[in-house]
Amino acid sequence: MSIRIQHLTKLYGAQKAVNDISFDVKPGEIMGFLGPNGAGKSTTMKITTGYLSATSGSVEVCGFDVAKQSMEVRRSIGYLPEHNPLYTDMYIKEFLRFVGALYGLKGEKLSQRVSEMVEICGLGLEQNKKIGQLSKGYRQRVGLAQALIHNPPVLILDEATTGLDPNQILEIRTLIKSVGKEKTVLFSSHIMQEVEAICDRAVIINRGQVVANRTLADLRSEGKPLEEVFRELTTQ
Ligand SMILES: Nc1ncnc2c1ncn2[C@@H]1O[C@H](COP(=O)(O)OP(=O)(O)OP(=O)(O)O)[C@@H](O)[C@H]1O
Repeated sequence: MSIRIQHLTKLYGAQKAVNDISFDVKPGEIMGFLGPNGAGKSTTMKITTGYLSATSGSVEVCGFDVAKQSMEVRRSIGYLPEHNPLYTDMYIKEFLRFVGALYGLKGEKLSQRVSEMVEICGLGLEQNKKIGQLSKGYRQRVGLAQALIHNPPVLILDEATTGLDPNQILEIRTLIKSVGKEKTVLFSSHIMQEVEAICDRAVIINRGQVVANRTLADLRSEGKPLEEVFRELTTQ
């Protein structure tokens, strides 16, 4: 399995943000991760990337235990957090070189990888700008480029298209779909059409618990729109 989450629980003080969640993401799968505000998606993703520790339960990424093999897990994962933190004073390539170097890339290999990321993420036209001068859509592209720079097999994307205009949403979706052909992707979103357009399967969580884990075809099997299925599962 690319991602295996078993009986994961996270408490913030007395609040149970994640409550005994279990699911797998298979190699090559693009998995939608859905749930209302506050359902526990970001918390689950942060634990999967090693940014937060679990209260109990376990997470494995490419067979590595997040709690015990965090370096291996970090090498296996590219992560675009919900609030994409970027160094706004850096030029795009300068930033990508910086992130690549953190992953141990250097010399010709680093330069080559940075050029590839500029190409793959469609940053060519803007490449001479500082990150602070970029539109939100282009900042997301930089976020994706930094997540991909070390060529990880697994991508974790937390609301990657939030706040973008419809054109930018479509462009970022196309980009995710194209890089997702070679990677395992866990992709959180509030936009049902987006999940339908990109994902093979979806896990839906509500108040920290899994309420569905099915293929998109299965979720729509009764002929209802996905929004309706989502509402039924998350308003109980
Ligand atoms: N650092 C924290 N300290 C205390 N409570 C937190 C913290 N981070 C998240 N929470 C709480 O945990 C619950 C789950 O939050 P989380 O951000 O994981 O949800 P989410 O599904 O990603 O929501 P959204 O869709 O709004 O981003 C929420 O009630 C939130 O307020």
